[in-house]
Amino acid sequence: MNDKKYSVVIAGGGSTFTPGFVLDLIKSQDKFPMRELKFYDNDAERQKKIGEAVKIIMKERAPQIKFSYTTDPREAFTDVDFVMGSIRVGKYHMRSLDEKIPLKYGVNGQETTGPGGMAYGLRSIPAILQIIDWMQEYSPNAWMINYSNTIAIVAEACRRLRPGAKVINICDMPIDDMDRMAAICGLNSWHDIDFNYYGLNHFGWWKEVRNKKTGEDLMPKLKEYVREHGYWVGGDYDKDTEPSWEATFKKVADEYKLEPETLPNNYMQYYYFPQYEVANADPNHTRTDEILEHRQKIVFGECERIVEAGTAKDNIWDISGLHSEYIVDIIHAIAFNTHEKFLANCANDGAIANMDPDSIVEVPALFGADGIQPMATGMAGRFQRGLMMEQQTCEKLVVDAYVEHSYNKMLQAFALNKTIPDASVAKKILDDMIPVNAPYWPELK
Ligand SMILES: NC(=O)c1ccc[n+]([C@@H]2O[C@H](COP(=O)([O-])OP(=O)(O)OC[C@H]3O[C@@H](n4cnc5c(N)ncnc54)[C@H](O)[C@@H]3O)[C@@H](O)[C@H]2O)c1
Ligand SMILES: O=P(O)(O)OC[C@H]1O[C@H](O[C@H]2[C@H](O)[C@@H](O)[C@@H](O)O[C@@H]2CO)[C@H](O)[C@@H](O)[C@@H]1O
Ligand SMILES: [Mn+2]
Repeated sequence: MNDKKYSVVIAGGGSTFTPGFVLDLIKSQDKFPMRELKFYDNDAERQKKIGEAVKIIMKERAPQIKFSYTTDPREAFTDVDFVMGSIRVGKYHMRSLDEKIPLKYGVNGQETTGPGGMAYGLRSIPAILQIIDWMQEYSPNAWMINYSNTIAIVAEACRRLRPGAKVINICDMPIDDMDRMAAICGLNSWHDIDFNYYGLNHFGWWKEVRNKKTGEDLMPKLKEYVREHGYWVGGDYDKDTEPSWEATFKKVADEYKLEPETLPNNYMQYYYFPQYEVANADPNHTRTDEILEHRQKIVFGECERIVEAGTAKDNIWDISGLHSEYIVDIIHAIAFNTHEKFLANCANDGAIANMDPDSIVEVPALFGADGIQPMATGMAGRFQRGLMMEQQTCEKLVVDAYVEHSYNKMLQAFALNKTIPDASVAKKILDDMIPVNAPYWPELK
């Protein structure tokens, strides 16, 4: 066992997930010992609010780890082993527009799916590429674990524009769904499950779910439950789950009935039932508004309380979330070359036998010091392959639009998408999105 101590920088230090992630890093010092933690953000004021609270947390709980936060890339990315990508380009202001502009035209607005997800993906490309370039310049041996969305589009841009860069694009949704599957089957957590899963990001299916210890096939039990309740578990398990998430997990029951050979990622709701989404949306109060009223308020309120009190005793993050535990597991696997199995968004290269090699897919992979080794998942079903071919073509067209500064390629990405019924509607949405995205998108001609 090496006695190395690691240096981590969180790009997007002002993220609402940062404090929870920091608490999990502190709790994991036995398995992932650290010497330094840094934050980087391009919004000094937002980052300072979290940075000042984390300063107190680190002093009280991990004084052995050097902590700082900065807006200077050289300072941030020098002498680091891991870069955690947690940025939201355009912040919640732009997410709100991603959600509200499509609804003006009777199309669902959502963070990472449909026109909102493609707009967000196009914003994220230059920012993530810049962070990769800084990492390669200042810490050439570092790994970037990126979870800044829209992952599918960011991953395609990484594949095409930074081939060979040490970046792994991840998502915690399948883990959350599998944690629920474990609860449904009376198991402790997703760690007790073995699985075969394939798809794109926020667009996938389970072919197999087994009890990791006994090998028992859990699919029959899960299908019987999911048919009625989706992934909603209720009771203590769901006591803190927000209403919009409750509706999402319950909706999986309808998604499952459409294709009952597999179990769906909950995000399929946006592609199977776009009319349901629009009918149940409030164009004046979307998911972003819920977050500003809830998660953002709680996180920044708690940071303020800690700074005023001068201590982080009994803070809200002591019950950490799945989101950060998963990421700590992943950086531990890479640092200690454990070759544990997680999920990655990567070039297909045969992982899904009947998808193109250069498709970006989300599949199980072994994570180690050499990065990821995607696992073979077999053939996609006819239904799933049809859906994936359309969706991944949209994602590739967005990267084409970025590379070529092409209005038409972006319009084609919108017009092809399952969530947009008509090319004339696609054009209206795109034309409304262009001016508000001017600070982030390339000029599309
Ligand atoms: N991959 C997943 O499954 C998963 C899960 C949860 C969240 N996320 C993603 O994680 C990110 C953070 O989520 P959040 O809700 O905490 O975000 P947030 O809006 O609370 O914070 C994002 C931070 O990024 C900063 N930022 C924006 N552009 C930047 C740039 N170019 N350089 C440096 N910093 C920049 C902002 O100033 C802000 O402080 C989002 O992209 C979100 O979609 C992904
Ligand atoms: O609407 P949000 O910002 O609350 O969530 C959007 C994100 O949803 C997924 O991440 C969930 C995660 O699956 C769950 O376990 C928990 O950690 O909360 C996360 C954020 O709510 C999805 O995977 C992300 O890509 C989305 O950004
Ligand atoms: Mn995700």
